[in-house]
Amino acid sequence: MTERRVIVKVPASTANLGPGFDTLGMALSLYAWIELAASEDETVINLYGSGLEGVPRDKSNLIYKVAQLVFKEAGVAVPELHISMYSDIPLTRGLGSSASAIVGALVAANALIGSPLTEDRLFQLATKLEGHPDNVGASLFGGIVVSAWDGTRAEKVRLEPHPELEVLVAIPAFQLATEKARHALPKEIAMGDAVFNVGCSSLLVAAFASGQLELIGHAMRDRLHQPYRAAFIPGMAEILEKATEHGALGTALSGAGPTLLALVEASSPRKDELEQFLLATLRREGIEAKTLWLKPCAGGPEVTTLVRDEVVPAFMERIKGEVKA
Ligand SMILES: Nc1ncnc2c1ncn2[C@@H]1O[C@H](COP(=O)(O)OP(=O)(O)O)[C@@H](O)[C@H]1O
Ligand SMILES: N[C@@H](CCOP(=O)(O)O)C(=O)O
Repeated sequence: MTERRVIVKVPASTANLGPGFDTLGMALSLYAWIELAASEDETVINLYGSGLEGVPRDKSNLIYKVAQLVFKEAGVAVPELHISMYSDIPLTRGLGSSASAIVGALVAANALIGSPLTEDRLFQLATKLEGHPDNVGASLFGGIVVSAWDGTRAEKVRLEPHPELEVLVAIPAFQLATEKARHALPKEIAMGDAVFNVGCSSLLVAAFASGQLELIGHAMRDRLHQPYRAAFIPGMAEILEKATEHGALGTALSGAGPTLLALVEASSPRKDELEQFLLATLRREGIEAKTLWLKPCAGGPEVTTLVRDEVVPAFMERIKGEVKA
C-alpha cells in the first residue's frame, strides 16, 4: 500500500468574487505541485522555488499535518513522509495558497493510501481546516463553486466557467494575511447591506450559470467586506469603481486581498488598457504590483500515481515544462 508515490497538481483560487463572501470561489490556471511518498526512516520536506520561502520544513508543515489527518481518518499509519512541493501561487496574497496546500495534501495523502476517503469527505475536512468553503471548494472541484457551510456541513454546486472568461490579477508586492483582513470586518452589518449583497451574489451566480456576462458588472458589487478592507490596499476603491470603464466585465478584491481581480471577455480589445489602468492606479499609491493573465481552471486536482521504484525524472524535472516562474 505504501509502496506508491503520488504527485498532485492543484489549482489556485479566488474567493468571494465580490459579493459572495465565504460562498463563491473560482479555480484559476495557476498551480502548486505536491509529491508524497511514505518514508522508511525520517520525514524529509523539500520546498522548491522562491514562492515557499518561510514555509516550515519540519513536521509543523501544513502539508505534513494535513496528510496525517487523512491517515488518522482512514485508520492507517504512515508516520514518516517524503514531501516535495513547488508552487506558483504567491503566499498570503488572496489567491488561496493555504487552500491549495490543504486540498493538495488531502488529495495526495488519500491517493497514497488507495483513496479510502470520498471527495465529499475531503471537502468537509478541507472546509473545516480552512474555516470557509469558498477557496477549498474551487481548488477541489475546479470551475466556479457556489457553497454554503453551516459550521457542520458544506454543500456545493459547481458551475462550468464560460469559455470567454479571462481573469486579470494585479498582485501587490506586499502580503496581507487572511486572518488580519478578517479581523477588520464588523461583527454586525445593516439589513440594507445584507439585502444588497444577497441580490448581487444571487445575480452573479445566475449570470455565470446562464452565460449573461453583461450582468457581471452590476452583480460584482459588495458591501460586506470590501469597504472594510479597502484601507489595506490604497487604490483599491478607485479600481473597483472605474475598472469597468477600462474594459473589465467586473472587478473584486481577490479573497481577502491584497490581489485585485478583473473578469474580462477573452476577445476584448481593451485588455492592455485595463492592465495599465490597474498598474498605474496602484503605482500612484506607491504600490508595485505584478499582473498575470489567467483563465478559470475547469478541473480540480490532477493526480499521478507511480510505483515507488519506477525510474522517473526528479520532481522539478517532471514539472518544469509547466511552471510559470
Ligand atoms: N505549501 C504550504 N505549506 C505550508 N504552509 C502553507 C503553504 N501554502 C500556504 N501556507 C500557509 O498559508 C498561509 C497563507 O494563507 P492565507 O493568509 O490564508 O493567504 P492565501 O491563502 O490567500 O495565500 C501562509 O502564510 C502559510 O502559513
Ligand atoms: N472568504 C475569505 C476568503 C479568503 O481568501 P484568501 O485567498 O485571501 O485566503 C475571506 O474573504 O476572508
